[in-house]
Amino acid sequence: MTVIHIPGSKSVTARALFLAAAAKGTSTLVRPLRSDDTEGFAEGLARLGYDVAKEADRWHIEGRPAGPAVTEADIYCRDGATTARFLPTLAAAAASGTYRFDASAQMRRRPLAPLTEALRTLGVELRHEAAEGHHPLRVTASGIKGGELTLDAGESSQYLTALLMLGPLTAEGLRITVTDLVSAPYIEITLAMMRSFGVEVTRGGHDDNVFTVPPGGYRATPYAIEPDASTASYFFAAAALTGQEVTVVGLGKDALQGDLRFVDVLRRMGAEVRSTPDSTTVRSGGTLRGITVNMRDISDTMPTLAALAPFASGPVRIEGVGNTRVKECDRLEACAQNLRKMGITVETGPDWIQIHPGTPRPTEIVSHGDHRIVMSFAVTGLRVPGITYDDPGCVRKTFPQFHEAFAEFAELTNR
Ligand SMILES: O=C(O)C1=C[C@@H](OP(=O)(O)O)[C@@H](O)[C@H](O)C1
Ligand SMILES: C=C(OP(=O)(O)O)C(=O)O
Repeated sequence: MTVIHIPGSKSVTARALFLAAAAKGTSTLVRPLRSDDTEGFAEGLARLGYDVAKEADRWHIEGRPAGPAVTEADIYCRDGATTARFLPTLAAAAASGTYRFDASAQMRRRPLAPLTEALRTLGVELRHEAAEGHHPLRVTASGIKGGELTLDAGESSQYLTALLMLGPLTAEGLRITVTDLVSAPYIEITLAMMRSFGVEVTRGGHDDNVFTVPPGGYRATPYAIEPDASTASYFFAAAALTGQEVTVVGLGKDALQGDLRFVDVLRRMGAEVRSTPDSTTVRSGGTLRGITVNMRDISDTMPTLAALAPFASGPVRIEGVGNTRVKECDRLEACAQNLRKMGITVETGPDWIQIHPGTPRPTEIVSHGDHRIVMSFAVTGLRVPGITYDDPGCVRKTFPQFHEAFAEFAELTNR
């Protein structure tokens, strides 16, 4: 049995940074993720004049309920969509100021329009400097009164998370009616974390799709960041593929992240899964069944399953994952391209991929600068020696030490 310690959750760290920055008092984040996305978020906060003091496994953030300490700033959001969507929203709540946001070429391609349209509806002066609905943008803030919004979050739940977290920073609060929602479990993370920082959102409507966010701001709190469940998927998949037993500590029945449900997919394929409140164990004899599975709620783990799929005894069909086409790359096509390069038969549709059993041959993975493409095919690499990557370093987005950690893990499980 191998016990694995996974670095902190990107999603939880990003939210904790936002909430701590907006709260009254000083918050300490325990074991935040240290990666390009979260360092970029913290750097953006510092540029807005927030005080972020970093120790090895603790970040202390002095909250500023009145908003940024500066009235002008230029912020580079790197590749991180949480940074690129959450930080302009935080800045928009300032009493006054003009803030310019830009991002990498990859992030500039990713959409933002439903969020920026919602901010405009709330009275924020927001200009897209190049393409409408994309970075770079200029936000001129003058305080937000609040009120009613209708939001389509069918492309990204991050639009809704940003607006929910904005709610308590408005004068009168927000009432958001959501017409469509992808990646729904991320909203549960947002609501639970807002609660930890002192804000209770009420949810109603025929489909639980109306969110009422009270005004009044956040309260600082010490906050322990749980390990990243999307990152854990590579280790769980590795156990399922190689017939090992792997336990991830710090992620169990009490975890906030929906991506932990990836183990249910492995269970359906034949792996054995055990959970305690604080750990999850996957064990497998190494044989896996084909399945049809809808991954709309947990699509960051779609590439993990795609990389595992050729080894199943029947086809693996993954549905409900159209929004993976607007992530770091078009993940449906990137998975199909790399699997085909390995000699595997793959079909794709607008929001699905079907992968047939086969014997992958080694190839150079075309990563498209996407951390998850590299980390996923590292799982395939456990059974296919000779796989290489055109851009192995892109794992820095969420797990800079991935290659060392995965190699060490592979060595341990080989003993
Ligand atoms: O809110 C978050 O922290 C995230 C939400 C998801 O995005 P979408 O809602 O765009 O699918 C997920 O893919 C991303 O990695 C992190
Ligand atoms: C989609 C991802 O990231 P983000 O949207 O936060 O950039 C991811 O980490 O897989």
